[in-house]
Amino acid sequence: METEENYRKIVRVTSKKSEDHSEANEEKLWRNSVASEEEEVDPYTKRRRESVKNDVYDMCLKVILLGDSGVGKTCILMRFRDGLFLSGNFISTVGVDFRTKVVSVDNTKVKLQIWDTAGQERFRSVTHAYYRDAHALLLLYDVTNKTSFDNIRAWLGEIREYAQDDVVIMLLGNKADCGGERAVRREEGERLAREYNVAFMETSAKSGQNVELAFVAVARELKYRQNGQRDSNKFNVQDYVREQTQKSQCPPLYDLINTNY
Ligand SMILES: Nc1nc2c(ncn2[C@@H]2O[C@H](COP(=O)(O)OP(=O)(O)OP(=O)(O)O)[C@@H](O)[C@H]2O)c(=O)[nH]1
Repeated sequence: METEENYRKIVRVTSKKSEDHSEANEEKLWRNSVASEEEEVDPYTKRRRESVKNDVYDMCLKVILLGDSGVGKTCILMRFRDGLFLSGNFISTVGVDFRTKVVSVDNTKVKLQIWDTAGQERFRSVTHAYYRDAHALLLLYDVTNKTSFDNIRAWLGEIREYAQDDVVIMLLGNKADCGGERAVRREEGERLAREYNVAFMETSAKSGQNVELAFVAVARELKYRQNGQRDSNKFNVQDYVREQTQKSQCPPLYDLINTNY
């Protein structure tokens, strides 16, 4: 078991250079070893380092991934958390699962506790229990699956019923990399988001398109809200997302000038 005591033992064994085993020194040795990125480390130490890194934060927010089964919630989380996309066999989530990641928003360390819920109908009563204390909800549909898009209205109904009134909602049209198989146009997603007054963008867990942006945008919105700056119009998540996605779609002027048409 990964207890604090076990961890300290490992620090003692690995820090042969020092005879000083005081808590402060062990902490310093550990921090120094983290700084050395070249160093080879065993998986236990790596996991421990990641968990300590995740423990340094200024605010903690709960984000929930919602949407029909198969839209890509687990893949979006894996892409964001670990930078990975595992294609192949699709294994449906059972109940709920969560991961954490710390992101930096204007010098504030925001710890996101991200809950991946099962999209299957039979788990709905379990997942409803998690809505209540969520700060943000990322609601996904699959751009190649029209039914998953049509079901978004029902999802939004459930959100209104079970989540807090001021929860931040972002609609994500995932699998944007599947151009040829597309069943939902981008404009349809935009229109629906406008109708419900929620932020929107298309994402791809496969290519990584907009995945980081989706999480950072909700973290940013919540940070500004908690700082009481919401009413001063300093930040609006919908405008922010629009600006950022437009930037990424528009090639820099330099590229345009140097392109041979
Ligand atoms: N091409 C492509 N495939 C994706 C993308 N995201 C997910 N997939 C695939 O879609 C399938 C379902 O992905 P999951 O992330 O497991 O779906 P889920 O929404 O978590 O499903 P449940 O756990 O049943 O709710 C998998 O086969 C993935 O490889 C994407 O952005 N692009």
